[in-house]
Amino acid sequence: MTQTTTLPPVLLVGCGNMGGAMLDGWLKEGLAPSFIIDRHRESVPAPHHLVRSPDDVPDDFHPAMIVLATKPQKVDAVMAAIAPFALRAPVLSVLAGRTVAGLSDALADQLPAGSPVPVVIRAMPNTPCSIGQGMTVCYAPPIATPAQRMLCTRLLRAVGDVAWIDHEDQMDMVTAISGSGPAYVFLLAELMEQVGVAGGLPPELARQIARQTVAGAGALMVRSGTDPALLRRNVTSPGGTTQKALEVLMAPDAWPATLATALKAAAHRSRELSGPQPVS
Ligand SMILES: NC(=O)C1=CN([C@@H]2O[C@H](COP(=O)(O)OP(=O)(O)OC[C@H]3O[C@@H](n4cnc5c(N)ncnc54)[C@H](OP(=O)(O)O)[C@@H]3O)[C@@H](O)[C@H]2O)C=CC1
Ligand SMILES: O=C(O)[C@@H]1CCC=N1
Repeated sequence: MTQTTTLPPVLLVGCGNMGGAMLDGWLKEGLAPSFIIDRHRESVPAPHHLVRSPDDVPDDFHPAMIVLATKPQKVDAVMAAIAPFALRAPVLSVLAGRTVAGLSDALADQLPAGSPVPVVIRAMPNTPCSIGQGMTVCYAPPIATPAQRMLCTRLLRAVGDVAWIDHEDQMDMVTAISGSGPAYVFLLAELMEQVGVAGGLPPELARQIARQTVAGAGALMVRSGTDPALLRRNVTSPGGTTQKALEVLMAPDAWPATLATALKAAAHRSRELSGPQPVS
């Protein structure tokens, strides 16, 4: 069966958790023949090409977009090989922390003097992109053209919702909320399951009710379009069970404080990652 091609070719640099999630979504939408660089991924479906190193990408490949999806600490090692491609196509970086100026300068350092300045656009996606339910926030510097911004939107809209910010420094809090956020939700499911088992429920039942509750609540919020505060109140019978739990969770020093501290720690780490880091 041939699939209609709706998305332009990309050079995907790093195909782990996040690069792989985006690739999964793009493959479902019909990605034009692309090159994927990753030393662990076992295969990609034809007509796409998997190579182990940036040095293995043929010189005559002309991607519409170069997507950087290595760990922030490992991107500097690929700059020399990627830089020539950055003269042909904009670079879309999903790296936490690394700034547009820092990445653009690192690419420019690898190019002959007098070369045009590589265009780098930043995006913060999340792993639900793999099922078309992602949330990606983008930032483009003034040198990016409307066509380049539209191309980013087109690629990322294929795997979920897309929003743009005008101030790059907002990307740190975005990262703390939507980039890392799926992990907090999965943790909630994990903890509810653990507490259920500790409270005497059969493990299979604890697992089922924790997971379906998280999934069902998220789907209800999206499909109803109702404010989450109202959905919460709809569950909370006065004097009932939910109220007792929420009195614990919503105490000022409980979830409100803990979440604020956690998100600030994530945003702080995003700022720390903005410069070259030792590999860890
Ligand atoms: N995971 C997430 O939910 C999100 C991640 N991000 C960002 O996405 C980026 C990737 O994160 P994630 O997908 O979790 O990381 P992973 O480590 O899972 O994926 C990166 C992949 O790229 C490979 N790679 C790196 N350098 C090279 C190279 N020179 N040649 C071949 N393969 C290479 C890595 O191999 P190896 O491990 O051997 O280096 C690895 O397989 C990060 O910058 C992160 O900040 C953004 C939003 C959400
Ligand atoms: O944990 C991280 O650093 C990356 C960025 C957002 C989600 N994962």
